[in-house]
Amino acid sequence: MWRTFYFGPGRPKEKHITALLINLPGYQAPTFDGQRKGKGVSIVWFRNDLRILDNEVLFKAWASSEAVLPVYCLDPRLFATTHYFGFPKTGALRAQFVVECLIDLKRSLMKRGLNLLIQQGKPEQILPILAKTYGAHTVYAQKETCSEEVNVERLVSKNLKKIMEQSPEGISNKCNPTNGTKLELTWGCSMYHIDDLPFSCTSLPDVYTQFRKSVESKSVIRSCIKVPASLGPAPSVEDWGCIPEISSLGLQMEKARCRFVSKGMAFAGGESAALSRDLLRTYKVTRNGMLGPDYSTKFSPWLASGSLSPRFIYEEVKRYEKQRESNDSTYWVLFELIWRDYFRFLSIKQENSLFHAGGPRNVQTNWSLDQGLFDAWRNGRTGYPLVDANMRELLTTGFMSNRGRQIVCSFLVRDMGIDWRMGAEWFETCLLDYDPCSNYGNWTYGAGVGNDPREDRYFSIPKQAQNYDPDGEFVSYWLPQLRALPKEKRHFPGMSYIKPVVPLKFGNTKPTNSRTTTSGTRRVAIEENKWRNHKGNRMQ
Ligand SMILES: Cc1cc2nc3c(=O)[nH]c(=O)nc-3n(C[C@H](O)[C@H](O)[C@H](O)COP(=O)(O)OP(=O)(O)OC[C@H]3O[C@@H](n4cnc5c(N)ncnc54)[C@H](O)[C@@H]3O)c2cc1C
Repeated sequence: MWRTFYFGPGRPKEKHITALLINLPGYQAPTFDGQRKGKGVSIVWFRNDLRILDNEVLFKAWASSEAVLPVYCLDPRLFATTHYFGFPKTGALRAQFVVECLIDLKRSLMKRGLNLLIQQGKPEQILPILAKTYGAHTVYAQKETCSEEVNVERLVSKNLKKIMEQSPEGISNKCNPTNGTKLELTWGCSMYHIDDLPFSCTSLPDVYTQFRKSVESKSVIRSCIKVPASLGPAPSVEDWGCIPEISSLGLQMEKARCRFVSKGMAFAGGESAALSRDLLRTYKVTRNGMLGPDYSTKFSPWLASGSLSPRFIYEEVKRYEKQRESNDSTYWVLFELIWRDYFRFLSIKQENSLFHAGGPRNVQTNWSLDQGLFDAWRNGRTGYPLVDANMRELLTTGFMSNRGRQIVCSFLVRDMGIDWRMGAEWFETCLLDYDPCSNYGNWTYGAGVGNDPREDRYFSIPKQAQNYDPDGEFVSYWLPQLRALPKEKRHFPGMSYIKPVVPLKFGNTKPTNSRTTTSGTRRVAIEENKWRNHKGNRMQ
């Protein structure tokens, strides 16, 4: 059943479609009759939903009040250090991306008669004061699922109550005499709504395919909310605050500027930039690529910051299929978004075990914490061009392909034997698209401590090189010193490159059958065998 829900004047077929919507278990169709009925002031606390277009939090705040105060808190905890290994929690590239999201959001809000109040500090300290000052009846925000974020929600809620108790004449006189200001959290980060799942999160299937088949057959994706064109008036605010330069957050501006590279993808933060990609047609064919802007959608940084919503992508995919064609690629985008949903819902089931060394299955492993090896990995100096090129791309752009992520994760964990949490925390620092659920979920899978015990995730470097970069184009793009070498030598350059820091575990490597390979992959196989023998002798 295909559902559409229109807001705004005209609202074609609304009655008919609403009738379909209200039959769905658990789904409350949003109501909008063109008039705003709410009273007083409400606050929108923007978190990872930095967009306007289909922002349900913003819509609810608007509908429930006469004036909306949009707020973003630059929480110092986001610029502190990671939990176990003390890396910067937000690297310069992601900080710059978020700053751009905020600039775009502020501009768009102003176009709709509002503005964005920027505050430096912890939400649990800022929001209660704002609620009191402006007499807000409700603070609206998007619900998060991991402990750090959920803890902030708890503190905000607690302090909103506390400030009311301390000054009963404050907020209560103005708009909400009985309860003070409440925090209302709205689910909004996934494609499938949590209330529409055919199971509770605590009994989520342990195998992705079971989850996918179940939601595809039993759940329906809700249509997007349409936020009205005019959202004003804004409450009168003396100082809306400034969006800072990242240098004032203790981060290096020069680093952030380096991310614009010709063959990598130039990521600009914000909803406006997010809405300009159309890659559905060839997606499935190209998704496993590693070089250039178009081999996959590159939606992830915008999805992680909430500049783009998965439900919006879903509607666009369906629109594209209706207007042009439906093919494997269009389905595959949705298939990947279901992975994203899966990791989001798993984070609820797995709670903090997601971040523990043993992972959700509590697997006991003697991980190494060798700093020298780890530094070689993170700086792209392992001696394996495929690993090094991917890690250099991450350092330069804040992005790495899915294939690259799997390869470097497997190398760190299986070939180097290093604690997977070091890798995950380094990704947390560097990735533009960092999201705790997808990042730690994928790392636990890669490290073999995730929920699916059937997964064996050893990625053999020679095999991956053969299959995904047979002519060494990717490695020589990021490691220019390899360009002078013949194509077949670029993955196994021998003495003309850095000495490998560890031997590979060759267990899973079978040179590809020559009848099924291209000449490029055959060349890599031969070169790899030569290199293997040579390296084997050298390392004994
Ligand atoms: C070790 C490791 C760490 C990762 N960390 C993150 C992370 O912090 N944030 C993040 O968004 N993705 C993460 N991923 C998943 C995946 O690599 C990226 O989402 C993807 O490469 C982003 O590129 P894209 O937008 O072009 O993806 P596409 O291939 O075009 O896919 C479309 C969208 O589907 C979602 N998606 C695709 N694959 C996955 C996946 N395996 N898990 C979850 N969602 C997926 C993403 O939102 C992506 O934007 C990680 C993967 C690995 C192996």
